[in-house]
Amino acid sequence: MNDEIRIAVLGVGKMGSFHVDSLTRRTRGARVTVVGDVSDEQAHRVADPIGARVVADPAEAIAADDVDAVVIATPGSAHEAQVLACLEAGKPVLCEKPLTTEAATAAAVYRRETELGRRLIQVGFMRRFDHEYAALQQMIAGGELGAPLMLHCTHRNPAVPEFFDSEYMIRDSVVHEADSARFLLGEEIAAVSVVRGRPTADAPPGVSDPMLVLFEADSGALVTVEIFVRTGIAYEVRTEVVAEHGSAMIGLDQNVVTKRRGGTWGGTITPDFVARFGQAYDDQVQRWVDAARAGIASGGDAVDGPGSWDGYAAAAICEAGVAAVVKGERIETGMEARSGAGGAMGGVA
Ligand SMILES: NC(=O)C1=CN([C@@H]2O[C@H](COP(=O)(O)OP(=O)(O)OC[C@H]3O[C@@H](n4cnc5c(N)ncnc54)[C@H](O)[C@@H]3O)[C@@H](O)[C@H]2O)C=CC1
Ligand SMILES: O=C1[C@@H](O)[C@H](O)[C@@H](O)[C@H](O)[C@H]1O
Repeated sequence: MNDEIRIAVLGVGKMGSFHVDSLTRRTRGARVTVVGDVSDEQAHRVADPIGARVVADPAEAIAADDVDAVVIATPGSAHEAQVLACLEAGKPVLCEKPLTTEAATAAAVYRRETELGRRLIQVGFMRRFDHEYAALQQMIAGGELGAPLMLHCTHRNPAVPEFFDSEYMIRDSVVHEADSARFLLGEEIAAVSVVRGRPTADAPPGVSDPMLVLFEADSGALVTVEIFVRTGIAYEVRTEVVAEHGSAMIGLDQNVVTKRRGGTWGGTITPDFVARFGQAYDDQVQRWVDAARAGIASGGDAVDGPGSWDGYAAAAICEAGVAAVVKGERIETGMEARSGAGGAMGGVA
C-alpha cells in the first residue's frame, strides 16, 4: 500500500461529490482513484478534474487493484449489494446512511460482517462527529444532568423533491434521529408511534408533512421528533435533553453571520445539511480514513464510528416507524439480539 489509501467513491451526486471534495482537498492520507456512477456524465464531471478513473460497474470498482477502500453514496436501495461486495473483497467501506432500506437486509449485512470476523463497515451517521452532538453525548454519559428522561428533536428541511412521501421522510430523514437518540441515550429503541397532523399546503396529496414521531427507549425514556421537510425556511436541526437534574439544548443558534444594520439585528440560518454539518462530514471522513489505513495495515478492524449494528438498529427503528405511519399504531422494533461488535463510538457501542 502507498502512503495514501486509494479510494473508490460510488455515487457522486450531492453527497458523493462532497465526499470526493473532502477526500481530495481536506483529508490527509487518502486519494480518490476511482469514481462510479450510473450517470457517466456525472462520473466524469467529478472524476476528470482530479485525475480519477471512471468505472461504471460498482462490483468492478470495488474489486479494482487500485482501490483499497470504498465510499458508498449511491441511493439507499443500492447499498446492500455494494456493502456486501466490499465485505467479500475485504475492503473497508464508509456507507452513507441508511445501511440498507430494510431491517432484515441490514441484519444480514451485520451478520455477514460478524461471520467474517473483521469490522469493515462504517455508516455515515455524521451527527456523531458534530461538536455539539458529541458534547451533549458526553454531558449525558457523564451524569451531570442525571438520568435522561426525554429528548425533543426538531428536524426541518427547507425543501425536498416531490417523491419524498411520509414513509420516505421516516427512512431518509428520521433515520438520523434513530441513530442520534441511541447515541445520546446509550440504549436501544423499543417502540415507535407516529402522529400525522395537518399537512402544509406544499405537501403533495396524501403526504403528511409535518409529522410527530415518538420513540420509546428500553428504559422508558421518550424521544419526540418533529419531522418537517418542506418548511420553505432553512435547515434547522435541534435537540434538547430533559434529564432528572437539568436540561441542555443544541442547534439553537445556527446563525453563521449575525448582522446589525438599520436598527435591526439578525442573521442567516444554515440553508442545507452541508452548511450545517460540513465540519462533521469532514471529520467523519478523516477519522474513517485513519481507521481504514490502520485496519489495512494490521488486517484488523477498520472503523472509527457507527458500524453495522448501528446501521441495523436504525433500519429496524425506521421500519417500525414506516409501519406506524401506515397502520396508525404503536409498533415495537423487535430487534434481534446482538451477537458481535459492529458499533464503536459513544452511546451504544
Ligand atoms: N449524511 C447525510 O446527511 C446525507 C446523506 N445522504 C445519503 O447519501 C446517499 C446519496 O444521496 P444524495 O447524494 O443526496 O443523492 P443524489 O441523487 O444526489 O446522488 C446519488 C448518485 O448516485 C448515482 N447512482 C444511483 N444509483 C446508482 C448505482 N446503483 N450505482 C452507482 N451510482 C448510482 C446517481 O446517478 C447520483 O449521481 C443516500 O444514501 C442518502 O441517504 C444524502 C444527503 C445527506
Ligand atoms: O441525510 C439527509 C438527507 O438525505 C435527508 O433527506 C434530510 O432530511 C437530512 O436532513 C439530511 O441530513
